[in-house]
Amino acid sequence: MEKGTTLGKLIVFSAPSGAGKSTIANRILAEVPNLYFSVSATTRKMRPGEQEGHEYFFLSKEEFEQKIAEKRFIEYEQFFGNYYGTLKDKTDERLEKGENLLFDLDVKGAVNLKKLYGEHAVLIFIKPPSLEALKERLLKRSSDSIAEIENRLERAAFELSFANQFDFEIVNDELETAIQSIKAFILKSIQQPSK
Ligand SMILES: Nc1nc2c(ncn2[C@@H]2O[C@H](COP(=O)(O)OP(=O)(O)O)[C@@H](O)[C@H]2O)c(=O)[nH]1
Ligand SMILES: Nc1ncnc2c1ncn2[C@@H]1O[C@H](COP(=O)(O)OP(=O)(O)O)[C@@H](O)[C@H]1O
Repeated sequence: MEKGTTLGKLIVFSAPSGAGKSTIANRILAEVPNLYFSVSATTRKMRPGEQEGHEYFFLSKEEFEQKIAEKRFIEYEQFFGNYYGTLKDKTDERLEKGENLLFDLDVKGAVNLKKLYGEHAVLIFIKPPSLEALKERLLKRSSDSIAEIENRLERAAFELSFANQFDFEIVNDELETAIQSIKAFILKSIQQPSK
């Protein structure tokens, strides 16, 4: 990356599945100027209501592995039997133009981006009020099978153990309150110039 340019920030959301990441991200993207969603690639099945290139770029396992071989990912992880990864395409170019990007990543992906981008990456951890609340939300979303919900709940404890490596931590209990406090933190982070 060129020295002296004002690089955009990488705003990274991590949370156990069902904690409310996507709900909060959609509101924040609609309300914060010059902040754009970084669309990841995945091999998981498209959920009802999702669109190609909107929530994810949906790839076959072979296509994803081909891109790994071509070193087209900044980072990628494998869980729930699927690949998830951040494509290099355009990311640095957009940051160099001063665009701020919002990422929805698992905890390992978040920590990896911090290693790669240092102070330009701002990590936000969203917690559910409790594991019971998390289960209720996953059931309410009703896009996952019972087996998928169990997988996600098992992973939640692992994800929660990373919370102390994040720059900002919030419990998503009352949705509006959580959105306003995350929004205030992002606006403050975006205004701090990167060196
Ligand atoms: N490391 C990494 N994790 C990702 C990426 N994209 C999505 N994830 C994570 O993959 C996990 C599963 O995502 P998803 O299947 O959409 O389920 P949801 O979080 O329950 O809506 C979540 O923890 C996401 O944050 C990525 O590009 N890299
Ligand atoms: N503060 C909240 N209180 C109650 N339900 C919520 C809250 N935030 C999100 N939800 C609901 O919980 C479910 C999971 O949220 P979602 O944004 O899909 O989570 P994630 O992206 O973290 O997996 C959705 O049905 C959503 O409407």
